[in-house]
Amino acid sequence: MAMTQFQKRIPVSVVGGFLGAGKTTLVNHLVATGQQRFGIIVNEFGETGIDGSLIENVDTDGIAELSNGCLCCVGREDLVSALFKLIGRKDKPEYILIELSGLADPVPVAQTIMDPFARIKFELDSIIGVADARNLEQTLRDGPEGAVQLAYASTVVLNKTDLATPEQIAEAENLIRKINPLAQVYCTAQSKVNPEEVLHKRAFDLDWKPQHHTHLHTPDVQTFTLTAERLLERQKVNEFIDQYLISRPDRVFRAKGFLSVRGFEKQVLFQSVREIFSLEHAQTPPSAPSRLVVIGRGLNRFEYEEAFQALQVQ
Ligand SMILES: Nc1nc2c(ncn2[C@@H]2O[C@H](COP(=O)(O)OP(=O)(O)OP(=O)(O)O)[C@@H](O)[C@H]2O)c(=O)[nH]1
Repeated sequence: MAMTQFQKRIPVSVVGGFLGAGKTTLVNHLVATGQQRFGIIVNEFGETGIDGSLIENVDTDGIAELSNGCLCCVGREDLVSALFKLIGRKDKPEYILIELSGLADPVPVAQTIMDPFARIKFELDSIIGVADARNLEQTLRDGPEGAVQLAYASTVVLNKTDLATPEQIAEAENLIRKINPLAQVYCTAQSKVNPEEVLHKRAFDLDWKPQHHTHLHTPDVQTFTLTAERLLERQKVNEFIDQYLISRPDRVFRAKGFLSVRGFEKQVLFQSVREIFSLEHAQTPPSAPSRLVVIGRGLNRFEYEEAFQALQVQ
């Protein structure tokens, strides 16, 4: 009689952390250095497919996007079917990374991976919490998500140390230790942690249950997508970034999108996290409409829509 072949479960790591902390940067880094075939699930808070297109070096078949709300609220069926779809492909992934939205709670997601159905094929390996050394204190003050994202992490990547003072880094480490005394903490810039520190950790046993977990969300965080069909005027874009995005760090937590600016051969990828922003050349031609996702609090959406429309060439 043939011996029963026990199939190895596919390890899954959940990457959480607040808006703009460096989750996509970490996923790209792990894909570039992790030496295995990854399948990626990206959960974005906004409605346009921006986050998925920021994942590099994984062909689109290996990426599943779950949009429109955070995975912790969207429900388990979508996640389970995305997982099974990923392993149904020809080049079956050897490892799966789930990148959560910046407001998502990792616990319901981790529980879904551990439920009896998903457990047939998958194994929760680790919960990675990415934290922004410069903004952690503010993030923890702003709402409950930031703490929950770190509290259950098996490893915390304390990122953006290049943007923080030594005091801010020490304070951030202190805060993390208070929230989660057991986590391994690694300080990084550009989320460059050694893959061995975060993958194949087997950090959760099969009976893991979070204690007293209540699912909390800051009630008033908003997200909207601004779009414009015609090319944008460069000078006006600069003024818009200044006036509506980076000068309101307490209200605009995160913005990202692709802008078609007159005079540029490719679209411009704009990203901001509070008052820090970057502009890069994207791959897409400037004929595509401009799209910008804004996530924040206490914002007048119509004011933003009007201002964005006014950036277009006349
Ligand atoms: N200076 C600096 N910038 C960084 C670092 N890590 C990431 N960034 C930049 O910060 C911005 C946000 O990084 P992402 O990796 O997209 O962050 P995220 O957590 O995936 O963002 P959301 O999915 O919107 O929550 C991007 O413009 C990155 O290039 C870092 O260590 N230092």
